[in-house]
Amino acid sequence: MAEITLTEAIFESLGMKRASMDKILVKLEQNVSFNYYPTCEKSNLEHTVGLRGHTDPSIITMLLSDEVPGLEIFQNGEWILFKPLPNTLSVNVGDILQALSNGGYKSLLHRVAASSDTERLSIVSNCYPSKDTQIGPPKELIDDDHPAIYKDFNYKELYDSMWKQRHHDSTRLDPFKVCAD
Ligand SMILES: O=C(O)CCC(=O)C(=O)O
Ligand SMILES: [Fe+2]
Repeated sequence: MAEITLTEAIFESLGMKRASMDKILVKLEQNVSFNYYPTCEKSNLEHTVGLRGHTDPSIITMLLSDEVPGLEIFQNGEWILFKPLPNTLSVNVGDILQALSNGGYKSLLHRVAASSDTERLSIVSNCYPSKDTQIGPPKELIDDDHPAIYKDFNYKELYDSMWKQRHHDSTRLDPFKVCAD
């Protein structure tokens, strides 16, 4: 699957050792969801989102949408509308890549706006490790100048903790930090 090739290239670019990469790559899992966003009443638009702000609990997420705009990404303190390109896959960084890269990559906070006049479809593929795979930053990425930001934890712990949090936003990895902010 394309996710393995891409994930491997990202891991290599981080300087991960083959053994650390293989621990994750041999047990990669994938889920695919099909999202349908119906039109919403104009009067509700200020308060209605198609999908509320969240980061994905994945290594990477691949997204294919129709050409109807709706996806918004949070950048420099504001929500920015993402312009879909025809026949193009977008790749988003998820929480697990943020942890594995010791904060080198930041997971993308995003949401989907509701539209009053056009329905929208998207297909989303999440790539994530098996439940028992350790996903703290590997030793080779840690030194005195780059101390570990995240503890060793596994995907099951992240997944369980995610459902206990009220806001599915950039705080999702906080319980797994070595030092609380
Ligand atoms: O529909 C989209 O553009 C994004 C969907 C999404 O963020 C998700 O399913 O996690
Ligand atoms: Fe998402």
